[in-house]
Amino acid sequence: MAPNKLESESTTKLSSNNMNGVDTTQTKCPFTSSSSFDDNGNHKDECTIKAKPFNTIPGPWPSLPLIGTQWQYFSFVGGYDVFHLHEAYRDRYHKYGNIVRETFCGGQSLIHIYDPDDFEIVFRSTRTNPMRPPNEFVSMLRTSRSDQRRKVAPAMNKMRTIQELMDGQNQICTDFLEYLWSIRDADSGLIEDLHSILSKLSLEAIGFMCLDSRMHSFPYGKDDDSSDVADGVKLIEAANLLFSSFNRLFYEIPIWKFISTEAYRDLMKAESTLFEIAEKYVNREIEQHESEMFVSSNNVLKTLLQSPDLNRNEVKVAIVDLIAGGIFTVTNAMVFLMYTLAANPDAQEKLYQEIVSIIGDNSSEYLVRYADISRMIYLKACVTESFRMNGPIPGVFRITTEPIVLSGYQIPSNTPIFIHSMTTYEKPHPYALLPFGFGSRVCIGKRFAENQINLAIIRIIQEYRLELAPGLPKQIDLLHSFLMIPAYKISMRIIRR
Ligand code: HEM
Repeated sequence: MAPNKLESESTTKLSSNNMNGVDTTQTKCPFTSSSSFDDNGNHKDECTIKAKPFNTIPGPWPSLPLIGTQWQYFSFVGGYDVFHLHEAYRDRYHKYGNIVRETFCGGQSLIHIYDPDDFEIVFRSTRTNPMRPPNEFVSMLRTSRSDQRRKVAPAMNKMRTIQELMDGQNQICTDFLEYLWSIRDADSGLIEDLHSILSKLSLEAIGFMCLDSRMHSFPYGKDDDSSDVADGVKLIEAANLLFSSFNRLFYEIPIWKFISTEAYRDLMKAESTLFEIAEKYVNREIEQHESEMFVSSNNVLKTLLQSPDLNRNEVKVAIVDLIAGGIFTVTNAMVFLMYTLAANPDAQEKLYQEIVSIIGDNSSEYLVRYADISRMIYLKACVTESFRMNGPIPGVFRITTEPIVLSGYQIPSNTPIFIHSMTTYEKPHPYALLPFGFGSRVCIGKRFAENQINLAIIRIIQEYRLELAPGLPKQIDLLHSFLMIPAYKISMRIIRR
């Protein structure tokens, strides 16, 4: 496990790196003394020619007909199952080194890379047309992802949107703090199943940003409509089912193409629930705001509805994708951060002191502003360090768009590459830690997610001291469920300050 560096100075320095303003110093070719890129940033051929052949890249063996090297994910033969892929990836790195080749069904190679110098080469060489391998099961349900991104990203990138939403997001946090207090065990102060509780906060925050609606996933105020409360719960369950079905469909042998497997049925069920609920809220918003829609655009839904590029159905699909993509990434990042702070009381106290020095100790008196967050240097260090120790996404995919050389091996065009930015985070490098990906395919929820995590953690730490439940280890154990999730239910004690 990675050592905890919450107190280290180097972390603070690392966290001040702007990951999108990465140093663009050109990488050296290992075989010639010159840069491996020409003036246009393209990889030079002379370097490619001197590299070792693609088929000599080390990796698991043998590659069997039909199933390639996927036998390694049958736990009874290969020792790993689909929920422990992160262990398989880490073990392969230790066994084979910085570059590993595995073969999927039909002989398709997948290259895993672990060296940040190689990450840089892949990101630079694909920067004009960054593609990720399509998930065939998702492609069936959606139009082109990059096309959808082009239409949706502008609505998400308006920083004004996030600043304008701060009052509402502060109110959600206030309600959540009360909810948290109300569900704790009065004697022990313990709250059970932190993940499930935080997913409600994430859903409320994303629902408010996307739909301008509260999703009622936890009770607040007097007038809670029970059918809406049920919607919030159903949305979370459906998003959970979606990711667990992704994990199975992506890594298991694709018999779903021929017969309807359980994972495939789960995917369909999750999609239809998500779509049905999103449709209800989108329709409600359309009816309520039809008259003012074209004068104000302070939430994502209104901005999308004003886009001439998107029809109503595409707006609903975009909203489903944002909600499903956002709930658990933010939830897991929050769980990992709260866990690490609870396990490191000195760091938690230092963070509390920073919060008090900037916004005081009374959360009911003062609403946190975006400008306050940007002054909290230690908070940024804690969030970055938590991403380094436990990233919510196991890595980033790209498909090569031209021949390149990685770790001394030739890589042809059109090769899927899995960039393990979360496995080799120990090496300080501007490309080593990219929890939100990189370049023009970077996460479109990044700004919202960072703001939400910062705001929620400020409000929670300002109000409560966190302690891990007795018996929990200092380092959290994780499972791979397309995203990285906690391996067990986490209980935590909250103590009002
Ligand atoms: C801590 C929270 C989050 C993390 C760590 C995260 C991480 C990522 C990563 C690594 C990617 C792939 C980027 C690449 O290939 O370079 C991605 C893509 C994406 N994320 Fe996030 N994400 C988070 C939160 C969110 C939220 C809150 C939303 C929506 C509200 C969201 C929506 C998306 C979408 C739609 C894409 C696909 C973009 C495309 O296809 O171009 N994410 N995210």
